[in-house]
Amino acid sequence: MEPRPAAPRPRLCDSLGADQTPSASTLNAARAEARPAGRRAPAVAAVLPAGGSGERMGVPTPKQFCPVLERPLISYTLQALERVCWIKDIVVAVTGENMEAMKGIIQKYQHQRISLVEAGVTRHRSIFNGLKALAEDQPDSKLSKPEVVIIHDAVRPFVEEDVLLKVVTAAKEYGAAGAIRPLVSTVISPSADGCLDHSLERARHRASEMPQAFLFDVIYEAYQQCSDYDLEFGTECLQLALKYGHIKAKLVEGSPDLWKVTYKRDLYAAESIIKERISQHICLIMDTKDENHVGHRLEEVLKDELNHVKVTSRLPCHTGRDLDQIVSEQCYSYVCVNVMTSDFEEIRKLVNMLEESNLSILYPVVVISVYFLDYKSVPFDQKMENLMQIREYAKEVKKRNILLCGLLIYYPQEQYLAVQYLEGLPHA
Ligand SMILES: Nc1ccn([C@@H]2O[C@H](COP(=O)(O)OP(=O)(O)OP(=O)(O)O)[C@@H](O)[C@H]2O)c(=O)n1
Ligand SMILES: O=C(CO)[C@H](O)[C@H](O)COP(=O)(O)O
Repeated sequence: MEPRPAAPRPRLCDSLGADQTPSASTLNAARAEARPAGRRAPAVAAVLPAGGSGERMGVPTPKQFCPVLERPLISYTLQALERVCWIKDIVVAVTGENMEAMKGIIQKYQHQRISLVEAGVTRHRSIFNGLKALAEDQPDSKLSKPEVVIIHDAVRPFVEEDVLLKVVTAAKEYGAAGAIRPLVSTVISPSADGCLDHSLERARHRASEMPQAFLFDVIYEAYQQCSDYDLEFGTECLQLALKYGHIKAKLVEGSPDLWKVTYKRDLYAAESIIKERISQHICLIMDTKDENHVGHRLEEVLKDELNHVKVTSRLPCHTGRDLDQIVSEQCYSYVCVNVMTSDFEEIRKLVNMLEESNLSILYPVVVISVYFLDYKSVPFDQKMENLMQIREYAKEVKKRNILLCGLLIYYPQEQYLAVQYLEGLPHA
């Protein structure tokens, strides 16, 4: 499958008046910039309703807790939000009976900046509870009232920073903003006798998705004023801002991945999107700079064969300075080419580094250690010893979700040189 093209980054040319480009894509960066007094990035928090029962999914576990690649769905959504460092607090509304399970998830996956509140019997009531926790009038609260609040369903795990920034920036300017998508099917209105009353012109309507963002006071006041009917049957926060705050929300085009996990098949779709995402980057760690070495052929082959995958080359841990960056970019596949040495100290260092980064808490990390050994220079016994050591070590690190595999290429260097030589000849 083709990699998804990154959407152009939005510019923060907003009511602040400043023309800042948050290309580092964080409002924090924007905050740090010197700007005239009064121009500042808004304090942002998020409310995640996660108190539904997922009836349409048709399984006993509420869909937000259903495992996707062995990890609860909600944990992916939390990760997507907490990666955005300018979101200060994330308030999650969960039912009393799932409160302990939720705390367990936060602890296990080391989620940060999360506060839990009790969910309500409808989505609107859950959101309202989340907003109340953020309002200033809460005694003993560690939370502070944000200027802008993002509302995002816990069951929409693929929300990107770009769209969050777009809705927040637009909310700052317009008071409310929400992501939309083109309609897939035409919306019709049936009459009481089950016949068609009228249909809507598809091209003139849009599907309302999440995330949405609001000036906190606008949406909080709307929730305070709205009727029990709204709280019971309403499904649209933007509508509350319109009805009670007279705010016409700005509509922002969202990506196709913003859809809401609703049916069982959506769990399978979510799983394949996650698999696709985590397998799109391979980091190759090469311990030789000799471009003629057979190890470098491996790099060429990987780049040719896996042309949809980003292949990055790095130096080993002891010399490389930028491996940290690769780890922080969330790369889950490593191929280490060992030419200079037959021991696996470098692998230990890499594995330690991966463990410290906590990457493997979220997804399995794959490390393939390839040893190119010239059969003349390394005795057979030593070769076997190496393999056994890797096997033992692989068993140990598997418990920490790191899948280590050793590949030994025992080759006669002269023959390889001969092959290279032949290949160098025209028409060989
Ligand atoms: N009382 C409720 C109902 C829903 N939600 C949350 O609102 C989001 C979107 O709602 P929806 O997809 O309708 O979830 P469910 O109500 O769980 O699903 P269903 O309608 O199939 O029962 C979900 O994250 C859901 O957990 C909530 O916080 N509190
Ligand atoms: O669609 C939406 C946008 O307005 C909301 O995300 C919400 O999911 C609607 O909830 P429900 O499925 O319970 O109607």
